[in-house]
Amino acid sequence: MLGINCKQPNRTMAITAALALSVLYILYTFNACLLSSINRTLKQVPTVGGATVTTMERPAAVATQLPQVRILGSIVRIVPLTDEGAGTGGTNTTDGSPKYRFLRQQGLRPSRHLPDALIIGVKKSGTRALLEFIRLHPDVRAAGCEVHFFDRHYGKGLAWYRHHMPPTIEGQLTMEKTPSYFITRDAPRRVRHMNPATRLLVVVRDPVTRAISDYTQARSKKRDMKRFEELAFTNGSAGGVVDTSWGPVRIGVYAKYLERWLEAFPLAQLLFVSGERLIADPAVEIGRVQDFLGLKRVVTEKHFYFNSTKGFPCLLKSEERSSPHCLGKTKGRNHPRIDPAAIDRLREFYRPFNQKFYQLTGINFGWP
Ligand SMILES: Nc1ncnc2c1ncn2[C@@H]1O[C@H](COP(=O)(O)OS(=O)(=O)O)[C@@H](OP(=O)(O)O)[C@H]1O
Repeated sequence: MLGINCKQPNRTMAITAALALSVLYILYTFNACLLSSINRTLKQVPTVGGATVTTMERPAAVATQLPQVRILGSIVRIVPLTDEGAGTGGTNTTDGSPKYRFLRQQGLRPSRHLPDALIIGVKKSGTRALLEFIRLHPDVRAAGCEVHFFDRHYGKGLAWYRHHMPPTIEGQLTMEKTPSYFITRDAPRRVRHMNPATRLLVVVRDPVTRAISDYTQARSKKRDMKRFEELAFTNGSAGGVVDTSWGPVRIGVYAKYLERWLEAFPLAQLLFVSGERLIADPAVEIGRVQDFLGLKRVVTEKHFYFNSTKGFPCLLKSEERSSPHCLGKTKGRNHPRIDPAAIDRLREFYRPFNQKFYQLTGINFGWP
């Protein structure tokens, strides 16, 4: 009995420690974006007078007010990671990625820069896949999360935007993707104002499939959502008029949005990536992207494999993980069944806009 009683607390402690470590590991691995935004929020701690101070400026009295959480019975104080370069374009000592560690070992001090290239859209066309694929390149560093600077946070200024970029060394490109830029009225002018030489990548996919994908995502967040057909047509069925006031339909009129971008940028500064080919043959599309960005063709077919369970190309390894992995569960969802008459009607609706888009881009995407 004594032996059992003595061992019991040890075992409980071991289980507790293992659980705590697992929780921390899961938080770190799967919520890098979440953690970095918590971290950024913590860097702006309000003072008593309502003004804000940065991490570097935070007085000790404020530091003791850091939020605390209880994890498995222990009080843990959430301490923001330090960032020497916050808002100044300086270096980031928190970036522990192998690329960055290697640079530090070489005595190099990377700094943050505004993006050289942007993936501006289109939503649900494969923008995440494109970003994850191109950032396999050692000369590309990208913001992991969508920053939404040119649509939601423009008022925060370019220094704020730069702070959200990863540190780079000379010769490395900085990239960001926020798919809503493509449809944001002021985005072309704003991007041009930041840098008229910014290179723009646009992933496009058959607008009907895109609309269904957009709807599938919205429905995953709102279970009682109406049927696709009810939302896509004014009278709720394929016999009616296409409802262009509904976002998932409106976004597919690519030509309308592209015309605005072409008022601000020459066509040669935009690269159009086929969302369909990005799935069918990612290496070919990534080859075009590397050429467009002036990069050596480093990312090739050797980086991909087709995962038949997921039905999509996946990565053999990446900057974060050395084992084969696919994009997350929110990419490559099963779409609901849509009335074929509704699909035909939408195809008919998009046809003239698609033709216009082919004319503007000089590319026939072959959408049905
Ligand atoms: N390799 C790979 N793995 C998984 N999914 C892939 C891949 N390549 C392209 N796609 C397609 O990307 C669609 C999601 O597009 P986005 O990443 O642009 O979506 S988002 O706008 O950022 O929400 C997503 O749409 P759904 O199939 O509707 O989920 C996929 O069809």
